[in-house]
Amino acid sequence: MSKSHDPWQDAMDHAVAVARKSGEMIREVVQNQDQSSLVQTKSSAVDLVTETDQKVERLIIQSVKSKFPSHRFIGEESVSSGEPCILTSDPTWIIDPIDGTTNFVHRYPFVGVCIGFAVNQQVEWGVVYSAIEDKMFTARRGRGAFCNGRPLQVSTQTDVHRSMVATEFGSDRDPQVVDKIFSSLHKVLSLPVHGVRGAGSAALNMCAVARGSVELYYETGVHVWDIAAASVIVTEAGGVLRDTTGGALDLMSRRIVAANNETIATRIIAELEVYSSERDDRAPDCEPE
Ligand SMILES: O=P(O)(O)OC[C@@]1(O)O[C@H](CO)[C@@H](O)[C@@H]1O
Ligand SMILES: [Mg+2]
Ligand SMILES: [Mg+2]
Repeated sequence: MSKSHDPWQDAMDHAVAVARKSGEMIREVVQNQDQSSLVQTKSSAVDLVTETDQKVERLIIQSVKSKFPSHRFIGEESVSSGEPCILTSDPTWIIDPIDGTTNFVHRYPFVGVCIGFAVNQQVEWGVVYSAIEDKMFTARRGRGAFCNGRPLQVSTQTDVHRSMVATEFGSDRDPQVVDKIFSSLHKVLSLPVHGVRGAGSAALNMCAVARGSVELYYETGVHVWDIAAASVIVTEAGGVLRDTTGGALDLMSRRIVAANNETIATRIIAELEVYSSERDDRAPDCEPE
């Protein structure tokens, strides 16, 4: 693909610029305001949202609409206020204004502004801006993955016993779900692996796979906006994406494994409990009464 014939390069350049601007807004709040009393909750008592999440999503969508009026959107906070979460074949911006809102509220310094772009249901490019670290992760399908302009490459490790694994505890505190999370964690830790980490942001865990800091990230409960942008960053850095069942990744299925290679992916997947969260693209009108 030659750069001059890339129809989506303008859109990607715009995403980088608006992600940087969003990051400035986020840093300004982190430095000057205490968010702890301003937090609201969504799907559970620990699924947090702030005014900044909503402001950043509005900033991104408004700026894109004025430049690309025919494009569609799936945004975390728009879906939360009732917009549909359906990925058609039209050019679609998939936005998580702050991936790591709990980190943001607690000033734990890993928050990502995530903007992915899909056409014909394939992610064409992804931008994840780690706002506090000032790291801009980008990837264009077929052209490699970068952090602040430097190429990214996954780890070459194939021995699971020398691997580092990332996962999250998520925001579902249903005791049965918590049991499954701990069951998987117990088995993975006991392999043993070198360590288990979690950044508090699905997207930044995936960027950690892309840059070779961890061999694999897995989670059940993620949403399409957490993973769309980072998915192409992982694959362009040489990594692989799977469902926790071992099948192909389905962006709407709420389950993900992102790994440096097939060997590590297959070995860890064998230890994981498979369970389901409600799909992102469920049609509420079709639900039984
Ligand atoms: O709500 P946010 O801050 O955008 O998403 C962050 C997060 O809760 O989403 C994933 C699960 O949905 C987790 O990996 C991650 O910690
Ligand atoms: Mg998120
Ligand atoms: Mg978010």
